[in-house]
Amino acid sequence: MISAHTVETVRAAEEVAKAALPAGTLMQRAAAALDVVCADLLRDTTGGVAGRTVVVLAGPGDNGGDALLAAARLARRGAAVTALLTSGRVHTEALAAARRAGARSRPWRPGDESTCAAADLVLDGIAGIGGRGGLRPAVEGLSALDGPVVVAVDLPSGLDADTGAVTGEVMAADVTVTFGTAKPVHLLAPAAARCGQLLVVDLGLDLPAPAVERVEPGDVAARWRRPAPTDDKYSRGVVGVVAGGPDYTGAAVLAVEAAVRAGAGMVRYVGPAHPTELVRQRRPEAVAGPGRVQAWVLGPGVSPDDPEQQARIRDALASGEPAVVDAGALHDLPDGLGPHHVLTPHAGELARLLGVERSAVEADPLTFARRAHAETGATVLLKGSVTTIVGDRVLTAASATDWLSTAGAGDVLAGVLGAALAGRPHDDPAVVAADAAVLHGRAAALASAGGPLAALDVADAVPAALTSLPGWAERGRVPSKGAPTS
Ligand SMILES: NC(=O)C1=CN([C@@H]2O[C@H](COP(=O)(O)OP(=O)(O)OC[C@H]3O[C@@H](n4cnc5c(N)ncnc54)[C@H](OP(=O)(O)O)[C@@H]3O)[C@@H](O)[C@H]2O)[C@@H](O)CC1
Ligand SMILES: [K+]
Repeated sequence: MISAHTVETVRAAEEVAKAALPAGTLMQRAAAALDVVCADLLRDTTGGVAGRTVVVLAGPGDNGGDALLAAARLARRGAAVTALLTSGRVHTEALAAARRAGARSRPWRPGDESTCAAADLVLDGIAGIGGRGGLRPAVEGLSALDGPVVVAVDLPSGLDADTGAVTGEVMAADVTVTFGTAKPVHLLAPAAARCGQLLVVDLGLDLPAPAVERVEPGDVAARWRRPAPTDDKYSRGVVGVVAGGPDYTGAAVLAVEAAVRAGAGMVRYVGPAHPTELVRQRRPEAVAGPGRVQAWVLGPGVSPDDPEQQARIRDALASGEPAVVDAGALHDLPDGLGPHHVLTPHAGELARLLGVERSAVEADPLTFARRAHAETGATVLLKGSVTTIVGDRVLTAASATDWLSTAGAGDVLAGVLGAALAGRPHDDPAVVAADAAVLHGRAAALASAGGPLAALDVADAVPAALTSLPGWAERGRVPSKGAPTS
């Protein structure tokens, strides 16, 4: 997991750490990490460091101070460093250190965007966790910078560390080096896309529980339910699927296929005759008709005007079993939902649910996922470029391939999540949901291999996606009982 903490939390932890350390230690640790990252990037992109041109943008606060201390280190490596001061104020000691090491400096001038564009690398220290509300007008042109490698100090300037919302022009980065812990901005859509690759530098801060966490593939490998020798098909989890209808059959097949592929002990399809027949043809392993289940997948391909399927959804939601509440099941939510009910809307569906504009949800997904969680009591998994999950915790799953925005992809996620909920009744549903989203994204990457994909291929790629997770093979290995004797 990558943990993110709010600015308030980080500042409190920083105070404690500073009191126990010689003055300037944290800033020097930050600068040392920046120096190493920049030197590595320069070697990768230009073949060396000495003689390469580096522009350091230094704002008025400690973010600019970090950048200037890194400038000093890069200058000592022989890079040609120019510090451009973007504010009337600057961290004077750090500026003096950069000058002593041979960096040149001057105030930012109109047109300096071209100075930046001509550099091999630009280090963005305009503003960090003290930054608010988009780039200031004088440097707004930096949002369109094209050419050099851009490294953000702590976070891309123009963003607000505590939210994923983008409220103005931003200096997008190729790499963001952040200190102590990630901040919500690094993990949440749409801002996360402006951060590029994220590197977290440990400063030894003593931090409480995070505000937001990103689930990584290795976490999924450690948590995904594997059958034990004592398991049978029932103990592994039976998934009930209420999907499709007389006219919509594909969603039923996709959701069932995905639940089977994700490791359900058994899948039970409940629906009208036509989709039942198609499900049987595709997956003879599935059983048809009502019966006991450990989790439900409700709503893929179900019309709001289909009274029979809607009645089945109502009964399933009242049953007390965990459920994925998707698509057609999201139209008329009953009272009394709980965290074991996982709503899986995309932005348009969440907007309809809350009576707001879709663009508002897309601009700040976490705010609206939180609102839906607060209003319904359910866990909310909001699909998007970053998948945002809100339950007892706030979790994200990094963006999957853009090819995944295809018909039926949501039905597959619903099936994968249904299997996960059925097999992990004692785990936090928010964590289970995030794991399913990560696995779904990985299956999509395998099915796509950089090109178009079909949703059924994503379902079929789930077993390979699981076994390709970092740590999966190691976890499956039976510990040796000792070397054989001869
Ligand atoms: N936490 C830690 O453990 C450690 C933190 N460290 C570092 O300290 C950084 C925080 O430093 P900080 O508190 O001095 O704030 P910082 O981000 O430099 O902003 C300062 C000023 O910028 C301005 N400004 C605001 N918005 C702006 C915008 N959009 N565009 C342009 N300017 C804008 C505004 O001033 P104004 O212009 O309003 O006068 C504001 O007061 C942190 O990000 C990390 O790099 C490390 O040293 C290691 C340990
Ligand atoms: K910055």
